[in-house]
Amino acid sequence: MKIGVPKEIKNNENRVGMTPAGVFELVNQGHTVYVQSTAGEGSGFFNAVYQEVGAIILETIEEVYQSSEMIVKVKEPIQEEYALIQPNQIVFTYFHFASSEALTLAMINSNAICIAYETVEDEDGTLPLLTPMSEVAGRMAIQQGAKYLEKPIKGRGILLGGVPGVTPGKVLILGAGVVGVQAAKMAAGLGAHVTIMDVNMKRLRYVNDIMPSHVVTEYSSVYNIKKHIQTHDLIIGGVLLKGGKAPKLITRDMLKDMRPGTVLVDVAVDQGGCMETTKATTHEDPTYIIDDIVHYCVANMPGAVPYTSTLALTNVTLPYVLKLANKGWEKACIEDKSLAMGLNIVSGKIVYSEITEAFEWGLQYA
Ligand SMILES: NC(=O)C1=CN([C@@H]2O[C@H](COP(=O)(O)OP(=O)(O)OC[C@H]3O[C@@H](n4cnc5c(N)ncnc54)[C@H](O)[C@@H]3O)[C@@H](O)[C@H]2O)C=CC1
Ligand SMILES: CC(=O)C(=O)O
Ligand SMILES: [Mg+2]
Repeated sequence: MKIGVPKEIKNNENRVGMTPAGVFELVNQGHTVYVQSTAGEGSGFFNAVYQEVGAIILETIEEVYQSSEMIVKVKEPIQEEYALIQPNQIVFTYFHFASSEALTLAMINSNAICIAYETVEDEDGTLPLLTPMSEVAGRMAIQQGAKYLEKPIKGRGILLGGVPGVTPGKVLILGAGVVGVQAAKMAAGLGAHVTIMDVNMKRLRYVNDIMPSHVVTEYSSVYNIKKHIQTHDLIIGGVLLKGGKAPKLITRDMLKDMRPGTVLVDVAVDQGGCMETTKATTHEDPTYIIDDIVHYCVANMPGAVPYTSTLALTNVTLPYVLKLANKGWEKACIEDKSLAMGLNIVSGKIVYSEITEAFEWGLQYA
């Protein structure tokens, strides 16, 4: 198969869809890999290294899309890329369709085969291609939150770990999945007091078993959320309804109950966000303030640490890329149920029901 790896063009997205190690495997198995010039530079992989393992370097993004039967990338296509996608081309990447009607319609119209990393799902319900980036984002959420709690950038002026004689800061985490647990681990390591909430009791039991005693679990209810937002300095959104729109757990009205300078980090922004006042931001301009509450809502957090994230991502995507290349998407998806769960839009039809539900379109594209 002819496989294309374009350069990411989303703001400050420095990851790349395939490392030289991945190209090496594909070329060894008889495939042709086109890599756009400088696509890997942000992650430390230069053209020459790709060429050494057999990649063909193409100068422009247009050439990559035109030459390839499958595109392997990182982030959802942005508007400039919509017209580049070819009918029947496999596009294997994060899509997060439920958060963008424009992207969804563009991919329906492209007649491509859109396989979304974030909905590939193992039998136990875990998401193997989302997990490593959620690990990165969960850990980063505390780094970023701690920074924006500083007074010069309009935070409350709290040092999360406190100091001897002064109580530490308080972190509230919504969702005890991958993002939530990684965030809890980092916050606990700094010495902050952590409250973590979920509706899944199995997750709360797990957290309770593995975390130190200054991480407390609480069932996620409106009442409990309203109570805790009044006293917590940093609030992390890490909830997910697979493939669908995130539930709005913090409404605009609740901001007035928080103390000025409270920081919200809505990691769930890529699925629309779990806070009513969330709107996606970029690494270039990551925060905004509403009612004295600092909002950080960057939809590609791992893009800022590409040396870590590209390796973590491609470690898990490569086995699936190999299956798609060796068997074609239909056979690969028939034989691998986890991969089949990644099919979101196929030849103009939505095949993942949560997307249809997100837009109230009825069944016109199903
Ligand atoms: N902004 C960014 O750069 C990144 C964003 N993400 C996003 O972070 C979100 C979380 O991802 P993961 O942790 O991997 O998902 P996950 O599936 O591991 O965890 C989500 C948790 O939310 C819980 N949940 C659902 N409804 C809830 C409610 N009403 N109250 C409290 N908890 C509730 C679920 O029970 C589950 O435990 C996803 O939207 C993901 O796409 C992930 C990586 C990077
Ligand atoms: C999962 C996701 O949105 C990201 O890694 O950017
Ligand atoms: Mg700003």
